[in-house]
Amino acid sequence: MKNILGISVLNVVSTVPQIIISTTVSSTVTTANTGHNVEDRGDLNFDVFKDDPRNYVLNPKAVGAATKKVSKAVEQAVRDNKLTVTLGGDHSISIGTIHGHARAEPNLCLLWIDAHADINTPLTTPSGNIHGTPLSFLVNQLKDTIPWAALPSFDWLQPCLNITDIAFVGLRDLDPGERYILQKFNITSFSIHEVDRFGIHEVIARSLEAVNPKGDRPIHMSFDIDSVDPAATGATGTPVPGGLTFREGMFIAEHVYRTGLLSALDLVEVNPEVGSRQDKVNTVMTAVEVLTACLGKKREG
Ligand SMILES: N[C@](CCCC[B-](O)(O)O)(CCN1CCCCC1)C(=O)O
Ligand SMILES: [Mn+2]
Ligand SMILES: [Mn+2]
Ligand SMILES: [Mn+2]
Repeated sequence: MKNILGISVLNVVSTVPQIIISTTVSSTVTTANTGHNVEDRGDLNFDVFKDDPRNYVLNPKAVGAATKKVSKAVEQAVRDNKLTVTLGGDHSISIGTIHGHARAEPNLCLLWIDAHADINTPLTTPSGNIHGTPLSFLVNQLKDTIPWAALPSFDWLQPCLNITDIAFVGLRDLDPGERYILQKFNITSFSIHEVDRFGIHEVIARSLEAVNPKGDRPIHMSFDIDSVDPAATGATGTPVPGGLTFREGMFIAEHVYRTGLLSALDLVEVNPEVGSRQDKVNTVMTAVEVLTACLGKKREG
């Protein structure tokens, strides 16, 4: 297990509230006697400017510039041989976190914990929101589906994942284009139906068996807080009923920690600008508990 490094806050979308979360999280992790020396690498600040009107996707310039910055920061942190925790922010930041991680650890495998697959291409996305497309920018097999010439702000990005490197857990809201891609490439995916059918232990064990059969690959876990049921995560932008229970989210985190192979973690889509005050408290608490479980904190009282 790598030392724990840093909690870098990535504000692709919001400003002050995100910092409150990161401060909460960094102090919690530091004081949660997880036995790690946590180095908070601070916030990544981005120019948020009026972007072009929708050009296949929305805000391509702002998100392209931001994710380039994220990639550099994560690559450096991983090269410093640290487990790198990145707090979002939008799931679009994972274009940067996974790209940066892969530059330092090309043999990584990916667990995508999410109500959504986030694998729309710029041509299949129904909303144009990049948070629903990050994986299409990263996967070799989808390289030719990206209109790269029309998106110059992503000219720094090279696809770095094989479709077989990915396992999805928690899916329950797919768009037609995503369903086609998952089926065409037979991507490892466990929807909420499979979680109910097999149980969370079997699901995460089969996911790891699929992407890391020899147990020798660094793990990137991209944990979208909306994978957990909205009852515990009301402060998020795209809630979908019938999600993972809090305990199932915790089990995933504990199980991945026990592999000793967790190399980078994204914790994204906590949005304190939506939901009631209680929703915000619940969502931040869920995020903090999942994070500390990923870092070794045990639910043993
Ligand atoms: N697939 C969606 C949602 C993406 C969520 C991003 B995540 O996982 O980071 O939170 C949903 C599009 N959907 C289309 C039909 C009407 C409702 C929204 C999209 O906008 O692409
Ligand atoms: Mn989002
Ligand atoms: Mn997501
Ligand atoms: Mn989601």
